[in-house]
Amino acid sequence: MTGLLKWLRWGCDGVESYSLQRKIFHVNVAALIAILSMAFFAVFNALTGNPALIRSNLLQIPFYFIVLVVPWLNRHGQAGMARWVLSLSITTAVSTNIWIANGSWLDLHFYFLLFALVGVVFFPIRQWASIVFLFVLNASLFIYCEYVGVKPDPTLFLLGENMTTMFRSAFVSTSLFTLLFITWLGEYVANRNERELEELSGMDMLTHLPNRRRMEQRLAETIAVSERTGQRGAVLFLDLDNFKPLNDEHGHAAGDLLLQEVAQRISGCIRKMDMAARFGGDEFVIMLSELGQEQEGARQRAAQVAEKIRIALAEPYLLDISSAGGDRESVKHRCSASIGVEMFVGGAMSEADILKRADAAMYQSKEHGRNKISFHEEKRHVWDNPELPTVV
Ligand SMILES: Nc1nc2c(ncn2[C@@H]2O[C@H](COP(=O)(O)OP(=O)(O)OP(=O)(O)O)[C@@H](O)[C@H]2O)c(=O)[nH]1
Repeated sequence: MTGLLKWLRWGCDGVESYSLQRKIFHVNVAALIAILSMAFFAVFNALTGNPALIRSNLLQIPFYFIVLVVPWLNRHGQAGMARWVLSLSITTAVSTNIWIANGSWLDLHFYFLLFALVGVVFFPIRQWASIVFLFVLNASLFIYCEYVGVKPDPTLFLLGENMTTMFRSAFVSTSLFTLLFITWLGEYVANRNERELEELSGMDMLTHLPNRRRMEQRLAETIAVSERTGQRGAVLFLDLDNFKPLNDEHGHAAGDLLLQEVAQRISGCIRKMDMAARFGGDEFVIMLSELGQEQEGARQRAAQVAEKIRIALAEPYLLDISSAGGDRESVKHRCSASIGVEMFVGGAMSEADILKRADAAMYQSKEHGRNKISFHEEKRHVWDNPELPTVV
C-alpha cells in the first residue's frame, strides 16, 4: 500500500505549491483509474467472446503503455506533458473504441462527459484555455455520439439484450462514479493541505490563537528561561463542559462562534507575556510565566488567573446564528470549563510531561463535577513515582 501511495505521489515532492502538488497527485490517480478501468472492461469484453469487443481490446493495448508513462513523466518534472498525455490518450482510447467497435450503441460515450469535466482537476486554473479546450472537445464528442450517433460494428448486435443493458449501465455508472470519486479526492486532499498549512503557520484558523505546535515550542523556551532565572510558571489545561450539546442543538456554526468567544475571553484574562493556545476541539491551554521564585506565591497567582478564567467562561454567551431559513437569531447559551493546572520550574520536567500532568488534573476537575480547577497532585499518578502504589 505504501508502495502504491509513493507511486501516486511521484512528482509531488519538491513542488512548492500545494495546488500544483494536488494536480500532479490527481493526474497519477487518474492514470491508475484509467488503467484499472481498461483492464476491468477488457476482461468483460473477452468473456463475451464477441469479435468486435475482442478487436477493441487489442486496439486498447498501446494505451496501457501510454497511460503508464504519465506518472513517470511527473516523476521527471514533466507535469505539463503528463497532463496532456493523460487527457488526450483517454479521449483517444474511448474514441477508438467507439469508432472501431462499440459505436454509440453501448453508451460508452458517457465517458466523454467525465473527460470534459476532469480538465479542471488536472490543470492549474491559470491554464484556463487548456481546460476550456478539453471541455469543448469532449463535450462535442459526447453531443455527436448522443444526437448524431456512431454505427457500431454489426457483430455487436449479436450481444443479447441483457448483456447490452449490462454494458450500458456499467459504462454510465462507472463514468459518473469516477467523477464523484475524483471530486471527493480533490476535497479530501485540499482539506488535508489546509490542516498542514494551519499546523505550519502555528495558528489555529478558527480562533486565531496559537496552535498546539506553537504552544509546545513556547513552553520549551519558557522552561529554558526558567532554568536560568528560577522563575516559576504554570500550564492550565482547559476543556469546555458539555460543549457537544450546543453543536447538536444549534449546529456546528454556533459551536464555532462559542469557541471564538471563549478564545477572546481567555485572552482578556491573561498578561501579554502569557500565552493561550487552542489544542483542538474544545481544548485550550494557557501558559503563565514569571510567577515568581517562591513556590506558594506562584501557586496562588496561578490559582487566581485560573479562577478569573473559570468565572469569565461561565458568564452566559449570546450567539448570533443563522437559522435554517436564513433568518438570524440570538441564542443564549451557558457553558463552563474544567481546568487542570501544573506548576513548573526549571527543566526538571519536559514540556510533554507538564502538559500530560495538566491534562490529568483537568480530568480530576471533570470527575469532581466540572466547572472546577484542580492542581496536579504529586505522586498521584504512577508515572510520578513508579515505586509508590497509585493513589485513587
Ligand atoms: N463547532 C465545533 N465543534 C467542534 C470543533 N472541534 C471539535 N468539535 C466538537 O467538540 C465536541 C467535543 O467533545 P467533548 O469534549 O467530548 O464534548 P463535551 O460535551 O464538552 O463533553 P465533556 O468534555 O465531557 O463535558 C465534539 O462534539 C466535536 O465534534 C470545532 O472546530 N467546531
